Amino acid sequence: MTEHISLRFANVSCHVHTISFRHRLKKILKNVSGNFNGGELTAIVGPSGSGKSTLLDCLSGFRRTNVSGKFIVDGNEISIDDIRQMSSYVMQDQSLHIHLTVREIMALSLNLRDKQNLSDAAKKNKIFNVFETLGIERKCETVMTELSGGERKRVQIAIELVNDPKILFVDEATTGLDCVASTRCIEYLKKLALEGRTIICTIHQPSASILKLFDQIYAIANGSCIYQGSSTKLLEFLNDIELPCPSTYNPIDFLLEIANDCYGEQSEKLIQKIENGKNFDYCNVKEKYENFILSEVNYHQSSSYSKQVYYLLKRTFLTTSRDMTIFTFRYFFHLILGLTFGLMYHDMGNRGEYMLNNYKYLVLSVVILVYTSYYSIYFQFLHEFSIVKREYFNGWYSTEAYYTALILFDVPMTLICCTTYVSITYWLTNQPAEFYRYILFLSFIILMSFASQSLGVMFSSVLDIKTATTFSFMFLLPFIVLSGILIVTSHTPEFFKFFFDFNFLDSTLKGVLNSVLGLGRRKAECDDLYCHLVEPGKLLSDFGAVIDISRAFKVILIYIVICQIISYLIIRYRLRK
Ligand SMILES: Nc1ncnc2c1ncn2[C@@H]1O[C@H](COP(=O)(O)OP(=O)(O)OP(=O)(O)O)[C@@H](O)[C@H]1O
Repeated sequence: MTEHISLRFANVSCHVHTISFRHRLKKILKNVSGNFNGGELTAIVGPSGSGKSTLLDCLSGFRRTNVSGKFIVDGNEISIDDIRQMSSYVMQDQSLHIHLTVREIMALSLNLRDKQNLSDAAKKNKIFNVFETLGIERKCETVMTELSGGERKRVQIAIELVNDPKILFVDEATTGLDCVASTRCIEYLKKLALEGRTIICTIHQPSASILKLFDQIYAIANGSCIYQGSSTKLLEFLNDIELPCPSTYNPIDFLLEIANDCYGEQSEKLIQKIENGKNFDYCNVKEKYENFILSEVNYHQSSSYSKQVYYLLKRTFLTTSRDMTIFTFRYFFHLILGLTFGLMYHDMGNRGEYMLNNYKYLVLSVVILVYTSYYSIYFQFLHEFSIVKREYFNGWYSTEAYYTALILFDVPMTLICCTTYVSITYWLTNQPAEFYRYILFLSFIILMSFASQSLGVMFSSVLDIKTATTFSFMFLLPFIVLSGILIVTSHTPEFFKFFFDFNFLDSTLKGVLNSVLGLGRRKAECDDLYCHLVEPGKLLSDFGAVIDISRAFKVILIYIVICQIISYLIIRYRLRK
């Protein structure tokens, strides 16, 4: 590391719109200013709810809506995007892929951002150095679930270090850790700062021994700065405002008690003295880095699109192979369902007396498979979105790469499940032994699965996890209701016909019916005196299901394309926001 980066901010404000009638606009940060020296470790402290995490969110660019202020790096005013590019943010309670080992997570983090095509030896070396700096070299083969809270925090920091960020934001660096683990964690952060990084972390009530490790403290109360400076000068500051700290007290505890109005309303006095962060009298004096050139700073780097897709697919493959429950269940569900339906409608495919049952088998197959595919990545996306949000924010990969990997990974499983179900039932129900009918039936089912899956991703991408989980099954209902499953399409009022015509489920249903029963299929066998539906084609016309097969394919394909584009755009919007 060569150059140090000092981050200065001026008049940063942030507000939110609340649902309260009395206070619709809530100011969280009130024109705060401050400076974080390069190569130093700074603690942001303050009472609970004072705005510490919000300040970190604003400085890192994680929160952008309703945020204003100036950001200056070593004298150059820069945009929040520039800060975002040169920094990494370790968030509070950040989730990680629990089935991966520490080494696998690190390797992935490095590979996704390795633009220089480092050799394997160089990568190994880089990873080992980070492990050693953070004291986790002995844990590299351990899976995430087996790490202690302190070790997990260090891994969270480690995965962001492979990209050599100049500025590192750490939210709640010691929350949930005991005194020893907290001290160790801060010691490691101090080591990283001494290597030349600017490290800013929020911390709750640090002990006097931990406080000594910080080069600077930035205290905040009710959205305003109440102290900024070195920990050693805090006593001097308290004396200057005529609120001397009792000798038996931890000065930071005393400062927070003042902020909490334990000694009357003194906060204003502190804000004025420190000029809401513009007074640097209590800060460490740093030499100036005249040679700092913004354009030469190492910005976030990421590997090529294809490499990103490859490593994301590899990660999903690894995590899935460690916990095969969902995949095994999904496959056996299709297998058992295929066998059950196959036996239930056994040998009815070519019998005139059972043609109505044959029709029901085809309809039921479409309805059941539309649901199994709809859920195939619905929950996976919902659950991993918090991880994706953080990784995207820290520049691990692009939305395009993530979305491609998300969709591609499920393709083989969808093909296997659909083929298993269709093959078993087609054979057991004794449908016509004409290969092209089997292929058409299977193609419709596979295309419908992709359309349904895209619809699932679209709904899950637009909703929060609670709503998406509670109402998930309802979103498909309109497609089922407005299809030929429940009514003969030609009998519906004119107004509804439009919905039927452009419903992928209706197109699939009719496509499947035409593939198996239509296309000039010859008479079925019949042992009864009279079989009304001995001509399968008659059943199609009775149910208003005669359709142009190529049009049905087109409707489903259009659905897939439109849903994929919408889902991609929504995910991109949500990640950028
Ligand atoms: N999106 C939001 N909508 C409404 N209020 C919010 C929102 N985000 C933050 N706040 C409020 O802003 C204040 C500051 O929140 P913030 O999370 O920054 O505090 P904090 O100092 O980090 O607290 P803690 O130490 O308890 O984590 C809190 O009162 C919080 O309720």
